[in-house]
Amino acid sequence: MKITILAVGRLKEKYLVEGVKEYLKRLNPYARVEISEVPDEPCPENAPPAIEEQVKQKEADRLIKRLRPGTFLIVLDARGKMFTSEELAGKIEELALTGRSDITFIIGGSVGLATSIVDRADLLLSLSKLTFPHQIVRLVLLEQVYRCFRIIKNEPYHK
Ligand SMILES: C[S@@+](CC[C@H](N)C(=O)[O-])C[C@H]1O[C@@H](n2cnc3c(N)ncnc32)[C@H](O)[C@@H]1O
Repeated sequence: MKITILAVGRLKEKYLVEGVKEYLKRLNPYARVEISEVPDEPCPENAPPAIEEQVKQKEADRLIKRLRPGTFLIVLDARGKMFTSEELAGKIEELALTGRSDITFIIGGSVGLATSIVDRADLLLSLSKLTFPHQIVRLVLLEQVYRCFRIIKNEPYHK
């Protein structure tokens, strides 16, 4: 299975870089997991909604260029559908069994994602109703994907 985490902005905090590295290593036996980053667009603090929309659209254009045809697109958004880890594992397994073994997860930048990205999603995934910083979302998502593979393989992992 090929999994791409397509994210707006660079991971800067050292503790998150280390965490991401650790989960990429743990995921190695289960899937080919790749992180693909597109540059974030500078956005002034307290920018009016019209400027934020422009920022999101520029970022969306960069994201769309990176999408592989046929990839199953899971867009991370707090307003999306919530899953238990077992349900998410079931979804990943179902995709693998039906030949959809190329999955892309998109994580937005600090102003979020344009509707042009949200509308393309095959699945809009919420990790919680809470809003998290995008850098933390990357680590939490990787941990959950790892947890999913442990569940799929029926291997022990902390419950
Ligand atoms: C700081 S958030 C953006 C907040 C922005 N105001 C919005 O409404 O989307 C950055 C990105 O992290 C991801 N994100 C943050 N919280 C999330 C959650 N609870 N579930 C899923 N994704 C989340 C989304 O991809 C979001 O675009």
